[in-house]
Amino acid sequence: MSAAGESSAETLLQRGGVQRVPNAKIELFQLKGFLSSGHCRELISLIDANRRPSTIADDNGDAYFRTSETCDLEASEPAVQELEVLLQSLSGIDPAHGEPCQGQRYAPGQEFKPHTDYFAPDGADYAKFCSVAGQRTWTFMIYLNEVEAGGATRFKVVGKTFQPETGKLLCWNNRRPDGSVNPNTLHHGMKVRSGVKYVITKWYREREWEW
Ligand SMILES: O=C(O)CCC(=O)C(=O)O
Ligand SMILES: [Fe+2]
Repeated sequence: MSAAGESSAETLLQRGGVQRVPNAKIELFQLKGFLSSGHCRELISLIDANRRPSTIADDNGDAYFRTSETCDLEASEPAVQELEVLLQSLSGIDPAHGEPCQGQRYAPGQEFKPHTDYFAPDGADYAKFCSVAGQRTWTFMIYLNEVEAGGATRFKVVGKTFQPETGKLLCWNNRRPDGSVNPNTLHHGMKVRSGVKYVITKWYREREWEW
């Protein structure tokens, strides 16, 4: 058994269809068809109904760093509850360690420039974001639709680019085996060129999240 905020390669690979990127620098996986297209459509309507400009944790002075919109998904929505159950059964992570699910929406020209999901341990806002629930452990991300052009997610350090595909899940460990943060997880939500891109992001913490 792993610790409550933890998944592992062993747990994830128990699920048929899970593929690991063959690179020792990162624990990064994909699973096609994780969500049905109907479930994706329901989540897209929730995102469309309640979106706001996206923000970033440590302001880096670039107003165009993350130009998408974000939706904080209500945990009481049936489509969100169903998603939580599916995530737990795949990852083995106790949902109490999860931040609330978010939706992200990118219109043409919008992107999230190269970044890591963990909080920089030497960043100005580290204590503010991590003092209660601790560092981010795992990221789970699901594409909700196909994008006409652009909108791929690029992991530059490990030379891997993923195309949006309805219901496809990516997940990765934000830390190395020794527990330190892993800069090889650097990733770029690339500009949408045509169409609209919708994704779900789910981040887990070392300790329980205070809802
Ligand atoms: O939209 C993407 O492809 C990446 C999203 C992302 O990295 C994030 O929301 O942290
Ligand atoms: Fe990210």
